[in-house]
Amino acid sequence: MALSDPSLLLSWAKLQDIDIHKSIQIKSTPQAGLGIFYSGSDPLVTSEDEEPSTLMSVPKKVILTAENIRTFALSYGTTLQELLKSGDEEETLSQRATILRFLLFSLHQFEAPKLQKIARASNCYAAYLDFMPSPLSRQSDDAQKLLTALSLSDSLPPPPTFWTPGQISKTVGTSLYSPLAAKVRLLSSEFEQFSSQWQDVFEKIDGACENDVEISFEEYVRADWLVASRLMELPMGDELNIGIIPLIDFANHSTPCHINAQYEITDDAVKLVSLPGRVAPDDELLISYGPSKGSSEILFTYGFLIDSEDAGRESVKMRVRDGGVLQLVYGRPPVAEFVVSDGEVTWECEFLWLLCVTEEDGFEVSVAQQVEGPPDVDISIRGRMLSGVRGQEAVEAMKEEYGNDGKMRDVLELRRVLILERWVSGWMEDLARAEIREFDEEDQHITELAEDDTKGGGTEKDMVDGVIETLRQREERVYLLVLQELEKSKQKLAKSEAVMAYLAAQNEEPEGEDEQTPELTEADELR
Ligand SMILES: C[S@@+](CC[C@H](N)C(=O)[O-])C[C@H]1O[C@@H](n2cnc3c(N)ncnc32)[C@H](O)[C@@H]1O
Repeated sequence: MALSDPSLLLSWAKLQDIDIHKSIQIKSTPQAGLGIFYSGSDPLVTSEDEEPSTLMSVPKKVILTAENIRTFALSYGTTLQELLKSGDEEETLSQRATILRFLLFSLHQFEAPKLQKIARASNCYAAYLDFMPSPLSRQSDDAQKLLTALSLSDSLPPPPTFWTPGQISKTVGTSLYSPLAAKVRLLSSEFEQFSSQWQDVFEKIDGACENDVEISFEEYVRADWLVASRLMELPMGDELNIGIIPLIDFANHSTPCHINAQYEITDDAVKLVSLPGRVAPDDELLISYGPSKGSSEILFTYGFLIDSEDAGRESVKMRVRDGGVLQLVYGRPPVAEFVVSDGEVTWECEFLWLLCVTEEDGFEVSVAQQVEGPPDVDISIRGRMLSGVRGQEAVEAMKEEYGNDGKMRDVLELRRVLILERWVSGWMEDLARAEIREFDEEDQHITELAEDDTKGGGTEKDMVDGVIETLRQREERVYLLVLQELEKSKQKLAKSEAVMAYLAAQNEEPEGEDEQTPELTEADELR
């Protein structure tokens, strides 16, 4: 398929009642695929005090939400409606799955004229969907080339869900590995169920060919990436909807100091507005995909590495592997978050409160296994029983009880510092391991997903390796700064009167009685 002129998108938009500022253009960027540009001859709004200008306004009826897609499907006859049913009769398809299936249906290259007609000729989104990018078109396989009209920029590596098992295994130790392996697991199990539903729907169509009744895993992964990288949250009343906003979804990301536009959600439209004083002639309009997202999160969802130096900020979110108290109280292991912003290191690990007290301090967690569903968890704090209290609520109760206890406060803080230091050192070691990385046991099946681990050209492979290496170095640096900060806290806390009194009392106790507070042995050495 020949590459189309992106300005056609604007003509399509006008037909859909999308309002566009007269000086807006959609064109290629050097590094990020297509982007939105302001081509006027004057700065859009010169003064910070002036009202922002509306650059695009997309009516809600045009947004690709699950609700709009279902309404649209009504005019299609039964084919699309069948596809939008969950495999399980009792369940309604999730919003994400509805949008994903609509994209699969619209982007699949059907051969039967009847199917081409319903998926393309009567699809009012077809002209817009022709501009959806794909990391697949750069691959040599002709069948895959057919899947797409536009490829991602040559300077962008394919997004992580397209990486080969060998490449995914190189992320072991980084915060990307666990969500990526989980996502690949989810996609492959969803695909197994969905591909047979697709077959059931299309083999009933007169004249359907083999290519029509088969959908490939690559198509599924591509549609998932399009949804993930273009989806926006749309709070509407009490409900949280999600949707792809045609045209506004061509806005690329930048760091807070370089953004010049943002979304605005009104009752009947989603708008792209300029930030006053920030848009000059020929500027690309740049928004933020989330100012607090770290390299790994942006890479996971959008497939590129942010310029964290320019952002003046880096963060790492690591899920804590703990099958014990944390798992029980949180339902799933919580996430430790570390942020380095303008040289200052902070972290968010409040759940450590649940690990820094023991039975000896009056903290107990008991579990009553239910016949069905999650276990009932009871927490007891110094004899006070808290039934069914979970997550942050449990942490708050601990803080209230022990955080106000002058004798224990510093002791517990030191314990938290020591636990965190042990974890962060462990994560640092995982990152530094240079030998060939092994998949975790539960992810072994990923190796079976791709028959050919050599797919993708040499440059593409180098790009992916380069991205993983940069991520590894960034996370190592964050951990190093965290360890330095923890060391300072340790030194300070070891001088605290409460800690010294506690340790002295422990030393007086007969041997064997302090087995539940091993973390303080190290503090002892500090003195
Ligand atoms: C919402 S779309 C933006 C439109 C996209 N450029 C296109 O051609 O369709 C998000 C995708 O754009 C690309 N992108 C956005 N900002 C980028 C940036 N700062 N650097 C590199 N790629 C970027 C990534 O491929 C990302 O997944």
